[in-house]
Amino acid sequence: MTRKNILVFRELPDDQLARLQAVHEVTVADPRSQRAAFDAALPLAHGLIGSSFPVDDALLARAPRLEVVSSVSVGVDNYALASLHARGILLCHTPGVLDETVADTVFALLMATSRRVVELSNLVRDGAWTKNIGEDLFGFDVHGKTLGLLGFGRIGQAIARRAALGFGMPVLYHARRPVDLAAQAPELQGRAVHTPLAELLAGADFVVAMLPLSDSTRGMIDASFFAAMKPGAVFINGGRGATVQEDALLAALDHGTLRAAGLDVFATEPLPAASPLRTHPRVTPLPHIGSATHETRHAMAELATTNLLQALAGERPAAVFDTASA
Ligand SMILES: NC(=O)c1ccc[n+]([C@@H]2O[C@H](COP(=O)([O-])OP(=O)(O)OC[C@H]3O[C@@H](n4cnc5c(N)ncnc54)[C@H](O)[C@@H]3O)[C@@H](O)[C@H]2O)c1
Ligand SMILES: O=C(O)[C@H](O)CO
Repeated sequence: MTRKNILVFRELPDDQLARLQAVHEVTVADPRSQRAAFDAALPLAHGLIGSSFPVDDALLARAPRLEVVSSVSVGVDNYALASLHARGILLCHTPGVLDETVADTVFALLMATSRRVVELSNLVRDGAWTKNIGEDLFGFDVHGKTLGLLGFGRIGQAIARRAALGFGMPVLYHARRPVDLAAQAPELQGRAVHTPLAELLAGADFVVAMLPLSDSTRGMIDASFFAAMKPGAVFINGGRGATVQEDALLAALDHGTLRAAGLDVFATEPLPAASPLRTHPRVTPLPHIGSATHETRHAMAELATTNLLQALAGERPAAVFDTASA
């Protein structure tokens, strides 16, 4: 087979890099820190692999040989989908291998916000645990409370399983269409119910957003959304930051009835130093670590590498994103 040119735009683990190097010519160049090397390799590249960098129209226009882009992520909002489709470039991603890990992270945020884990741990570290804590520092139960899920795909369902089966939580979900639970998730039958958004927001003690970023979800979590939430409810975002209007979130915390927010994702990442979300006392911010465990990041890199090798060999890759559907 002819050796093709691969441009790795974000570091891959050595074993995955070796799989690529065994078959193809590989250049590793991060456009954020090695711009000149990246720019030199791009026009020759048949395949791109990496994540967390915008692969936009301008970049694609400089890559006339490109056949495939393999993202080390499940989310594809960094990619110019229409342009990829128009140019006949395949887009691959990493669905499925990160579901359980991201669901764990979301649950960490549920527990941290409701039981005030970070705040009370800091109290101990600061030497302020000088007497038994009083009611003013009590938290709220998670078990038995109602969970409202926006997005009920692979990860949403992994969160629902934890909530329903582990914490006895009734689950209400809102998605583009109802899921056939008998066929796809029998363990959630009778435990998770497709619910109109207004009813979900009025009934849920925790609202978890696990949505992709698209034209239909950008900014959809707005002031009217927060106003419709049950007083005292908690908001968690594990999907994408730009689905939330962050000013509206802050207003709901400061002037509305939102109890707390747990956020793994932000409209701008890394979170700007001036963002009030960084230090708000009732916000638990995380630096986009949903899938960031050794095991899962390796599984993502492995799947992305397999996708790329299959595509360049003319085979149908394991996980192709349908750019025509976007
Ligand atoms: N925080 C992290 O590190 C992290 C990790 C992985 C994924 N994510 C994000 O989570 C997203 C979801 O991943 P997934 O694998 O579960 O995707 P998925 O495609 O399996 O599920 C997406 C769900 O969102 C619903 N949805 C889409 N648009 C909607 C709309 N306008 N209104 C209501 N529902 C809508 C779909 O119906 C589906 O239920 C990814 O696209 C990514 O952006 C974040
Ligand atoms: O979409 C994903 O896979 C995560 O957000 C990591 O980028």
